[in-house]
Amino acid sequence: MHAVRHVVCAMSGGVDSSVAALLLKRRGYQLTGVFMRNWDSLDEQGVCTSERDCEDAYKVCHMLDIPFHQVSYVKEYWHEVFSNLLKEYQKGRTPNPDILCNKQIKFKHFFNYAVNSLGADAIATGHYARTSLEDEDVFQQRHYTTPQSLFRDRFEIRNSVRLYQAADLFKDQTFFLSQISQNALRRTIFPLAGLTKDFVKKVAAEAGFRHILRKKESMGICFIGERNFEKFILEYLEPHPGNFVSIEDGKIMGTHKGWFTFTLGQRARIGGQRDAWFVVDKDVTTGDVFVAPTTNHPALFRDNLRTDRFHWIAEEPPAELIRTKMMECHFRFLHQMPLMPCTVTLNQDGTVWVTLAKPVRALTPGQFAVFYKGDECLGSGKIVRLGPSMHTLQLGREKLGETEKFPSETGQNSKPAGNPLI
Ligand SMILES: Nc1ncnc2c1ncn2[C@@H]1O[C@H](COP(=O)(O)OP(=O)(O)OP(=O)(O)O)[C@@H](O)[C@H]1O
Repeated sequence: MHAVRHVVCAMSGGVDSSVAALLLKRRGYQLTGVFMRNWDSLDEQGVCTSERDCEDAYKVCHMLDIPFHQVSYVKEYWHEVFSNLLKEYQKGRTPNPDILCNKQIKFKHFFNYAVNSLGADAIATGHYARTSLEDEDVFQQRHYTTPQSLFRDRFEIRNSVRLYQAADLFKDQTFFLSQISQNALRRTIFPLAGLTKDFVKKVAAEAGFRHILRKKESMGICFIGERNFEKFILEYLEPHPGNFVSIEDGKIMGTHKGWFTFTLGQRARIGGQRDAWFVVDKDVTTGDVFVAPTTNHPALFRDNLRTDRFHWIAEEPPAELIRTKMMECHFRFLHQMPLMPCTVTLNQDGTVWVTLAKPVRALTPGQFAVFYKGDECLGSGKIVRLGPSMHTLQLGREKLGETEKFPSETGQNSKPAGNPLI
């Protein structure tokens, strides 16, 4: 058994990590605050927001009377997150830098720095998530009004640590944590696990953190912030003009500056077209971006996908999946998308096939398929291939002259044996 004494808290200068630090301090931990700088360019208003955030984090550490450090991962962020993002866009995918940033920066470089250089027993962040190391009953808001110790002081680390959704399901961030390593999770505390955002704001106000309560919630790409996406991405990738092509009749509808400025499902503004068109597919070899005339066009709906090697957080992979090769669980590929029942089939190389209970709009290669069982987040894998769209299936059926409906249209889940993508 190892008593956790020294906790290093990742402090962004925002409400959540400030309150996380405050709660740890009240609980009597030896605490250190660390601000990370990961991106050093100015935003569109010519402001370096990280300067102000760093000052805010420093002020909170000063108020809490704890040591403050700042550390730069600008190089690591560039090589391990941003270049990967550019490569993915070039391949026609839409990456998720927030998931990658947690995996590579916060829960790898920051974690190693905290443990190896600052001698931390554990790290803490202001994420809304919970682990199996915290007793559920102590993570309830009513306990936070009393000063007694709320975290288990000892980490009895025998079994794998599991990642669970936060009590505040609206704020739950397990989706973004679905790629972090077991090694880091074993030594991570999420002090906000049982709290609602409103309650966190109340605690911040009572503690006198007025300077941070005035700030806007962080939005946009992790550490880069809100940008005009097309303008931003064209600073890094050469324009690659191509055509918008109608998925219905192959007609050229207009031109664009590069397929990487679009993601599936997005409304495409096509010069000269008064009606709305939506991106349904891209061909990076020709530069064609395929568009459909309605937001709920069948070309946007699919119920099968394949991921790359899946990252399982606690069990590598779950015993049930090894035993039966198939598992029922829940799926999401966008933060806050309602969870959808799915069937997962494991391949020998660690990749998985996913069959969804219903076709979903705009499944997107490059995004992560995240699985849940109850309130446990099992892990995630990057979507690398999509099954046929409902449009393709309908066309195929018309060609074959078939009359019966596909299982996904009758409301039954289609679970073909073997590869559901073929
Ligand atoms: N620049 C940073 N330096 C140190 N830690 C950071 C930084 N940015 C984010 N973090 C850590 O990651 C957590 C989640 O960050 P994210 O931006 O997703 O959420 P947030 O709700 O805006 O958090 P906060 O209110 O603390 O800014 C933060 O609570 C903090 O612990």
